[in-house]
Amino acid sequence: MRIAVVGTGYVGLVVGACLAETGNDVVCADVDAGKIARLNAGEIPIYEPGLEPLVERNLRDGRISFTTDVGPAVASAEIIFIAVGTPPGEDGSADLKHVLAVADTIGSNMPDDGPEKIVITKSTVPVGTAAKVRAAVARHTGRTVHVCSNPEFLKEGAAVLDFMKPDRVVVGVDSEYAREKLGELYAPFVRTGNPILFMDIASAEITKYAANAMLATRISFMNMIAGLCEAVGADVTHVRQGIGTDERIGPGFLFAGIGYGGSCFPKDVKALIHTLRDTGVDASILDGVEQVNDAQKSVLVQRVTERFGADLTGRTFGVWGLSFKPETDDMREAPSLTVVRGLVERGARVRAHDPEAGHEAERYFEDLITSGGLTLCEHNYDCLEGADALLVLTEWAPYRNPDFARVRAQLGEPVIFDGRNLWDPERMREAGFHYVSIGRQARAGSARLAATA
Ligand SMILES: NC(=O)c1ccc[n+]([C@@H]2O[C@H](COP(=O)([O-])OP(=O)(O)OC[C@H]3O[C@@H](n4cnc5c(N)ncnc54)[C@H](O)[C@@H]3O)[C@@H](O)[C@H]2O)c1
Ligand SMILES: O=c1ccn([C@@H]2O[C@H](COP(=O)(O)OP(=O)(O)O[C@H]3O[C@H](CO)[C@@H](O)[C@H](O)[C@H]3O)[C@@H](O)[C@H]2O)c(=O)[nH]1
Repeated sequence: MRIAVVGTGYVGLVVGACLAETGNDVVCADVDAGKIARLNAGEIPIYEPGLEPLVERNLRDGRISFTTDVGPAVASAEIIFIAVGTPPGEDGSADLKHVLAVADTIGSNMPDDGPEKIVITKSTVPVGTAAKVRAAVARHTGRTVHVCSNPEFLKEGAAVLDFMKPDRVVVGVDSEYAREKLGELYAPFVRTGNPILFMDIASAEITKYAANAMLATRISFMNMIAGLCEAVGADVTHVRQGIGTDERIGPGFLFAGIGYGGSCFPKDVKALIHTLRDTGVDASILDGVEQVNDAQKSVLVQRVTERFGADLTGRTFGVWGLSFKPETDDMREAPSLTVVRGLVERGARVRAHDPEAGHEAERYFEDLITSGGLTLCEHNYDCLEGADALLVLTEWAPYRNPDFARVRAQLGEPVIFDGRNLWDPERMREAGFHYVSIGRQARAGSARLAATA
C-alpha cells in the first residue's frame, strides 16, 4: 500500500520504518528540514534500539523515503498517518494545531480522482478530534475521506519491538472500507494472535488516554505506598511482589521511583483531566496522580538536604542518568530536570553522565552548563571525582553493576541516593555506604510505627 506518515518523530519514524519493513511503499514527511536531511543521509536523529538497521535497509531497498514536501506526499498516498506532536496547551489540554495543520494540508492537496483515502490520527488526540480532522479536510474538498483513530502504544526504548509485536492494535473506524484496509495493513503485525480491536472512533480515542492514565496511576499509587513504607520501616519491594503476584493486579508498572516522566504520561494525564472537567466528569483520581508525581520528582533533593543541609553551597554531587528512562536519549519531563536544577538552585555543583542523552542535556541545561553549575562527564566514574555523594536518576544497564570499591574511593563521603532502587540496602550498608533508596528503609524521624512495634 502507498502510505504517507506525516511527522517523523519518535512515533512517525518507527511507524514508517515498520510499515516499510512489511513491504509497503512509505513516504515520511516532516516540516523539520534538518531532520529530513539527516534521514536522507542515512542518519537517525534519535536513539532507539533497532531503528537504525531498519531505516537503512528500507531506504536502500527503496521502500521508504523522506521529504519536507508534505503536500505531494499526502496527495499520492492512499493511507495517511498523522503522527505530529500534540503538546499541552497552557490549560493542559492537548494542542491540536499541528494535527489540524496537517488535516488542512491533506484537504488542500486532495486530487480530484483516484483511490479513496484513509486519514489516521496516530498522534495521541482527545476524543472528538477525528471529527475536527474530517471538518478541516472537508473545507477544501468534496471528496469523502475515511478518518480513523489508531492510537499508538509503543514505549520509547522498545519502540520497534512494540510496534512489530504489539499487545493489541486499536482501530476506531466508521466505515467498512477503512476496517478492511486497516485489517490488511496490520495483518503482518498480529500474526501471533494478538488482536486488532476494531471499535467506534470515540472509544479508540479514549482508550489511548485511559491506558496511559491507568499506568501513571499505578506508578503514583506505588510511590504513595513507598512513602508509607519509609514512614514505618517497611520495604516497597516486598509490597510490590506481594501485590503483583495477584493476577488481577499483575507485576508490571509497580516500580516506585522518582516519578514518571517522558513525553506522554505527564501531558496525557493533564489532557485527560482537562477532557474530564470539560465534560463534567470528576477528575479527582487523576488530580491525585499528578500531585503525587510532582512531589516524587523532588524526593531525592529532599533526602540530599536532610543529609547535607538546606544550603548546598560548596557541595558537589555526581549524577548517573539524565534521560527519563533507560534506552532513550529523550529528556522530555525527565525527573533529572527537577533534581539537577533543585541541587544547583541550592548552591551545589553537579557532575552528570548519561550514556545517550548528553546532546539533549546540553540543550535542556544550557544555562546551568554556562554558569558552571553543571558539568557533563564522558564517563560515569568521572562524575564522582570530588563529589560529596552520588545520585542515580536513570536505571541504565551499565550502572547496575559498578565497581563499588572505585565508587567509594572516588566519593568524598560514601553516600548514594538511589532513585531507582538498583541495589540491595543491606549489602550497600555492609559495603560501607550510607545508602538512601525509595520506599525501602525507615527515614530518620519518621520510623514511628517501626519503633513502637
Ligand atoms: N513518543 C512516544 O513514545 C509516543 C508513543 C505513542 C504516542 N505518541 C504520540 O504521538 C505523537 C507524536 O509524538 P512524538 O514523540 O513522535 O513527537 P516528536 O516531537 O518526536 O515528533 C513530531 C514531529 O512532527 C513534526 N511536525 C510538526 N508539525 C508538522 C506538520 N504540520 N507537518 C509535518 N510535520 C510536522 C515535527 O517537526 C516533529 O518532527 C504525540 O501525539 C504523542 O503523544 C508518542
Ligand atoms: O513501574 C514503573 C514503570 C515506569 N516508570 C516511569 O514511567 C515513565 C514512563 O515509562 P514508560 O511507560 O516505559 O515510557 P514511555 O515511552 O513514556 O511510554 C508510555 O507512553 C507512551 C506514549 O503515549 C505509550 O505509548 C506507552 O504505552 C507508555 O508506556 C518513565 O519515567 C519511567 O521511569 C516508573 O516510575 N515505574
